Amino acid sequence: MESTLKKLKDGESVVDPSSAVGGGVDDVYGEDRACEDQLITPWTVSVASGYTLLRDPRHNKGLAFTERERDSHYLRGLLPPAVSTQELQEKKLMQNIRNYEVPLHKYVAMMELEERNERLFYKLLIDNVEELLPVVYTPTVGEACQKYGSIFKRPQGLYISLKEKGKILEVLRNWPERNIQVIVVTDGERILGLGDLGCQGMGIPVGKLALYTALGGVRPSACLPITIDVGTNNQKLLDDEFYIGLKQKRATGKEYYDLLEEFMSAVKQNYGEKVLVQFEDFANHNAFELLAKYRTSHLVFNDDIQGTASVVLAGLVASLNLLGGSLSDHTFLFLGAGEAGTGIAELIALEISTKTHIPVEEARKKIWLVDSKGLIVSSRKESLQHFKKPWAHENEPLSTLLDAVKAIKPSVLIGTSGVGQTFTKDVVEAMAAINERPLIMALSNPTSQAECTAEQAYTWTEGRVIFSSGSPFDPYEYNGKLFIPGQANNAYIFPGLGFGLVISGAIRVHDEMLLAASEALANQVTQEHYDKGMIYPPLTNIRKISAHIAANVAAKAYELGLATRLPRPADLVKYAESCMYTPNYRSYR
Ligand SMILES: O=C([O-])CC(=O)C(=O)O
Ligand SMILES: [Mg+2]
Repeated sequence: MESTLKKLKDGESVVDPSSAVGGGVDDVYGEDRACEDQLITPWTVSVASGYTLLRDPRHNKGLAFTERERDSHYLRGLLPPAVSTQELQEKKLMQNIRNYEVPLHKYVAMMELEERNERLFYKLLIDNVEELLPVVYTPTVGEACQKYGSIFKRPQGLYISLKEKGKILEVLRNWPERNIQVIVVTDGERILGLGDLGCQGMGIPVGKLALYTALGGVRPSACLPITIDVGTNNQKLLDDEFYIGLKQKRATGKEYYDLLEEFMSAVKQNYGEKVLVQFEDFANHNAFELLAKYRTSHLVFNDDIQGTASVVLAGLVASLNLLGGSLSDHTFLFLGAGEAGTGIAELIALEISTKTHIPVEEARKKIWLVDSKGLIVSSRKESLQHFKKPWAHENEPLSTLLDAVKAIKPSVLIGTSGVGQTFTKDVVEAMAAINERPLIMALSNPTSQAECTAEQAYTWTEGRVIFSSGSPFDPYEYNGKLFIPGQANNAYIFPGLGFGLVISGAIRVHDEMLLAASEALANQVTQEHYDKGMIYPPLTNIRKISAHIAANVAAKAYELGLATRLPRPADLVKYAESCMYTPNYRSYR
């Protein structure tokens, strides 16, 4: 239990042992046990009725309020006479959404629904996941972030800018929900493969958390999207009169790290040890450092490094059912040596090392990376950023991806560079010449940044490729056969991973939990899927998949002694399922 914190004159907080009156994680707002000089937020709870009830997205049911509810909650006359079911509302809304031709219009319609009727929003998303994921998530969310300034109506989530320096704890206390379980935070510097979108990156934490609820079952009220605004280096945004963020170049160095330190401390102080912080779409130069800095003291993971690694590893493990052999029989080549590239590479090496008992340094030798300067080789070691150094193996320098494919002869080619159309016809044909069944993953998002399209991959390999991409592609028919591309997107992993951490009360994320998540996902691919050439299960069953991932992650947390929810439930899959949020309307007294 933490002792009560006392404010000093200079605004700094220190633990004051003399006022140790309890409080701690269960009384983070300190209303009950605060010492007198501690600041509190005077939240009140009241029963919504009438007009206020209709305007409250968490409780509004629109036409689905029953006659009895309309009487007892002062709704008579405020609604037209028809009484609808949630199913009928869902049918109507899906019709409306399908009528929009422009994806961004569908996105806006979905966001408006979330603001109006939260349960209906989640019901729609859960029941139509394959159709609506590309709307609220990749690729449309990318366009939404680019145009956030003009589609912005009401703020979602919390904005913490340099202006809030020294006051972050107070800002967190302005958020109306107290029991937060998951925070997704970005600083907007590397939004998908679209680059620096500054404060407009908020679409990403909002979208990721919608998936935490719809795909993972975390209650919406326990989710908090946060954007940290330290400026932007995107000149177009700085010149845009409608830009919603700070109009200044990005703060860096000490100023940046001090703000993040204040943020991370305030989060732990306000929500306790068990709040999960997911770092999302930070630029490479900060992502690795923030993860290294906070992984030993906070419950954090970086989705782009670790979530992406876990989903790709699952696909690779599943693909062995189609290709035969083991992971260590393969040679891997990456285009892109940033967060995703090196994160995936490291997890593959860890898995090979775990399975074969060879040292991880040895396992790394099966894995090669190409960055913007060519193949990463030992002669370049001096000038490489630290996260690339482990991948500098002995070979002559090669400047193009095509030369690297011809020299390294990989069986698996993975694109994580954020640059579209870089798996050219020559590259893909070279993969097809080396391998009977080449495995190609074009992971960069959104669709415009994909290294190649599904159609290109299937036609250039004459249908022999096992193909996955980060953003969705439709099934493609080639020579009379239907090919179903997999979506190797971290969306398969983070909702279940996060849920597993939450339900076990985990206090740290360990790499073995990522392996556990991968394993659970790979186990969900059935023979029926393999027969169709798939290495990921369909997203339609994602809640069941998430429950299995959560259970495996939680089991690992208990095994490692990192779980605090005791005693350990006997059947973790059943337990995970029983904890999941469901969006069906509740009846009101
Ligand atoms: O958001 C997505 O679709 C996957 C992801 O983390 C990224 O591309 O940064
Ligand atoms: Mg990301």
